[in-house]
Amino acid sequence: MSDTPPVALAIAGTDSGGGAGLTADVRAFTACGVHGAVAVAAVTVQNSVGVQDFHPIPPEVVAAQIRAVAGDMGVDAAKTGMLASTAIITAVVEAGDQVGLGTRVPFVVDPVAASMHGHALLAPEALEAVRTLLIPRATLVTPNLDEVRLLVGVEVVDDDTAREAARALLDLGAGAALVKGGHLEGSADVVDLLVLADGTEHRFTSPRRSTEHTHGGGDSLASSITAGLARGMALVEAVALGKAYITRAVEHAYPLGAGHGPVSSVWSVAAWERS
Ligand SMILES: Nc1ncnc2c1ncn2[C@@H]1O[C@H](COP(=O)(O)OP(=O)(O)OP(=O)(O)O)[C@@H](O)[C@H]1O
Ligand SMILES: Cc1ncc(COP(=O)(O)O)c(N)n1
Repeated sequence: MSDTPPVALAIAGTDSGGGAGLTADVRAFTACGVHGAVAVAAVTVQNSVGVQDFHPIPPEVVAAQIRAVAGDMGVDAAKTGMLASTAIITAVVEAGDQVGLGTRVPFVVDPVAASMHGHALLAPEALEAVRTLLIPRATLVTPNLDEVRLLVGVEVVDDDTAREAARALLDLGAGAALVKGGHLEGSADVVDLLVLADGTEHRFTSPRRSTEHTHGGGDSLASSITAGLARGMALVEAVALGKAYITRAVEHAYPLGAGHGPVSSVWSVAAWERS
């Protein structure tokens, strides 16, 4: 029997500090049982205290990476993270359409706009391309509360406003919306609300951990969901897998550097030594 796992593709930026972006994506893919392929959209100069600089990759090179992976090994599911500019989003959508992202291949859009330190990772004028080009192709869109505000102008403060935000994202054409509650300080639990296109709702709840080390949390959640989809899971099952993975990853998050440490998959990788 072949050991070849399903293939998931991350289209996103690098983080030189190894906390977020493609490093978090590939860790989540491995921890969740799929092969991780990458299309690098931008290189960031980044560490635990912030993003010092970033360099977008030429759009045609981003598109070529997507086609190279899909044309050879095939892609079972894909996700986007930091895409930096309208030109890169346009190239991703063109290549994505050619290889079936969002049609034959489940496509998770994590509309990354800024790092957790507040440094911009997307040109402000590119928000319109996220709304009109990316989200309509998304099987699932996974914004945090800041991205919700930027994309649909809803201030999420409770369940009702989270539902309103999810519906506004569905109105933009997403197949489903997961409104993440990590930034809703003051609540004992962290609730992520999933709303499907038919209006069905699912709440994913975990105890809020008291930690500042959640760097890469959003990327890790979107990537673990993508891994579930690549494995053939239905969307609700894949989101449950992602929530289980991120909950363990936040539990095991570690301090690193002077700022925000990363959520962890190291605990799961070390398991092979004990088996
Ligand atoms: N303090 C916490 N304790 C437990 N889970 C958390 C905590 N903070 C975030 N999470 C979970 O981590 C995931 C990411 O949520 P969040 O709303 O922080 O997104 P994000 O801003 O994109 O992430 P980040 O900026 O940390 O990469 C969600 O599933 C959320 O429930
Ligand atoms: C390349 C890249 N992609 C995504 C994030 C968001 O992650 P976070 O919100 O944890 O800073 C980041 N900081 N860098």
